[in-house]
Formats: sequence, structure tokens, C-alpha cells
Amino acid sequence: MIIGAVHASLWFGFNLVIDGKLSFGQLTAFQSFQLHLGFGGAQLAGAVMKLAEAMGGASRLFELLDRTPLISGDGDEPDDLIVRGEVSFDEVDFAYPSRRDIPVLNGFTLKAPAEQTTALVGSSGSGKSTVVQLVLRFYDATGGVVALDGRDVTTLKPTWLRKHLALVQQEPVLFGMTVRDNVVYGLGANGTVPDGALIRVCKEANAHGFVSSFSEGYDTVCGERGIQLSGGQKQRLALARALIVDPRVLLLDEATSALDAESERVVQEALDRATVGRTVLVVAHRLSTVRDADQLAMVSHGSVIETGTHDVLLSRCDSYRNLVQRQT
Ligand SMILES: Nc1ncnc2c1ncn2[C@@H]1O[C@H](COP(=O)(O)OP(=O)(O)OP(=O)(O)O)[C@@H](O)[C@H]1O
Repeated sequence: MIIGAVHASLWFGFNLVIDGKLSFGQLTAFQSFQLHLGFGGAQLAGAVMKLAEAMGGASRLFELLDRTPLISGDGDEPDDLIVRGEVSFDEVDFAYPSRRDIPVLNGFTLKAPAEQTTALVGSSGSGKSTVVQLVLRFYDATGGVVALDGRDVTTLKPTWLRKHLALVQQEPVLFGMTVRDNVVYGLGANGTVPDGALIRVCKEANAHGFVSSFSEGYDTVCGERGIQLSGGQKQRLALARALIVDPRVLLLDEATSALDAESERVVQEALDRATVGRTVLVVAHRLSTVRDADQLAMVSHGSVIETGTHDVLLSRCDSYRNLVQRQT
């Protein structure tokens, strides 16, 4: 547009110069003035657009800052030494806040004994992952009681609770910071730990080997601006992050589902080691991951319909038998 205007004024100006109504010097001065004005205007329009975009982003940011959490940060912080790690669900009902009219858990009742592995199995959408989220108080149950060692988790301070419980999910999230910071993040934003403890948990999580092979070791930066890790490596760091708090209860939600067979073997080996002496609540679709659990709970439409070992469920639960048949 600016160029078009320049051409038009040039043509008009030349005619005025030919008619003797304008000097050549006046024409070039006017042209230069016109160009500066045009480009200045275009820059101003660009700046106004950027300002409008920034205002849109800022209003979204303030919206987030103004949000009040559904879960209060207050609660009891009982003496750490007494945590045995028994997790129980007594007639728990739940619906997500965004879909209050759709019940997800209905009278869900189960006891996960301390230092034992309890596996939740059932069809997709039956509510298994939701159960895990209620233990961590990402949400609170709308009815019934979720308890840790008999204490209603809604009476416990979420930060205290998360010192004793740790979660490993299917899609681990690593931040664009060093391996060390990513693992220590398990202790909270300002957590610190001696190198010896860091290496010990990374060995337990089968991560020390590959981290040591990086030229900068634990100071290697992860993510887009650093090293790209495979799914299995990320999962092993996520496990190390969970283990650094030395949790009494380990929650595994499809922790190996997204991995190929070899990565799954290495991660599973680390998990087998990490679960000894801890209460484990595991959600998994692959039967191989859960068949050796101390207890399996068959979940259907938000309720537990049967509990028992693999053999017990095989003998008395049709849904479980169907699940096994589909996978073998
Ligand atoms: N954040 C959410 N908001 C609203 N509804 C949700 C949310 N997360 C899950 N749901 C719904 O809750 C129900 C139970 O989901 P959940 O993820 O607990 O099932 P699941 O048994 O773990 O399934 P899968 O085995 O596929 O992971 C589903 O109908 C799902 O659509």
C-alpha cells in the first residue's frame, strides 16, 4: 500500500515539476517524508496488534492467578513416624466438578493393606485412574471416605500427604532443567539432596547407568534445549523423582503402558525393586504387570465387583476371566 501511494504521488509530483509548479528538490523531500510516515505508521499498527495479543494473554494469566483451588491447602500433619501405608476406600462416591451429573465412582470400597501390592483392573473408563487421584487429593470424594492408616485424607494437609505418597503416571513430565533438578523436584520446588542419595535413588530406578553416560552426567539439561530422552529413560527419571521422597505408598497409573517391550522390561525391573516394603496401588491394562499382585480388584462402573488373587478371580469373576482370555 505504501509503495502504491509512493508511485501515485511520484507520478503526480513529476507532472507538477514539468508544469513548473514544484521544484525537483521539493518533490524528493516530500517523497522521503512520505516514506518515513508510511513505514512509521506500519510499525505502529504492528505494535498495536502485539499489544492486543499481550492483553489477551495477560487476561488469561490473571484469570488463572485468581482461581481459588477446590482443595484447601490446610489440614493435619500427623507425626511422620506413624505412617504404615494402609489405604482404604469406604463407600466412596465421586463425580468430576466439570461433570457433576455424571457419577464416576459409586460406593467404591476397597482396602489396600500396608506393604502389599493391590492392582486395579477393569475396562477403560471404569474409574481406576480416578481412584488414584482421590488418594493424592487432586480431588476430594463427594461421598464416603478415602483414608490413609484409617485417617480421612480430607483432614490431612495435601503437602504432608504428598510426602508419603508418590505417583508415577503413563506420561512422565520432565522440565527443561537438569537431570538432578528434575529428580530433586520430587521433594518440592526448593528441595535439596546430597549427591549420594540422588545416585542411590537413580540406581534403584535403573537411571544411573544412562545418566552417567551423558558427558555432563546429572547436570545434563533435559528437554527441547537439552538432551532428548527416550520414553523409558523419562519413565526411569520419573520413578527416581517418586522414590526420592521415600514414599510409604507408591501409586502407579499405567506406568509402563506406553513403553516398548525392552523399555518396559527395564522399567518393570526397577519398579519390582521399588515396590518392596511399600504399599502399592497399581493401575495397568497389561495382565503381565498385575497378575502377581497380592490382591487384584476388578472395577466396573465405578465400583469394586470382586477382589482376590489372580487365581481366585479367575475362578469366580467372569469379567476377569474375559479380560484374561482377551489378552492370552
Ligand atoms: N478430568 C476429568 N473431568 C471429567 N471427567 C473425567 C476426567 N477424567 C476422567 N473423567 C471421566 O471419568 C471416567 C473414569 O475415568 P478414569 O480415567 O478414572 O477411568 P479408567 O478406568 O482409569 O480408564 P482407562 O483405563 O482408560 O485409563 C471416564 O468416563 C472419564 O471420561
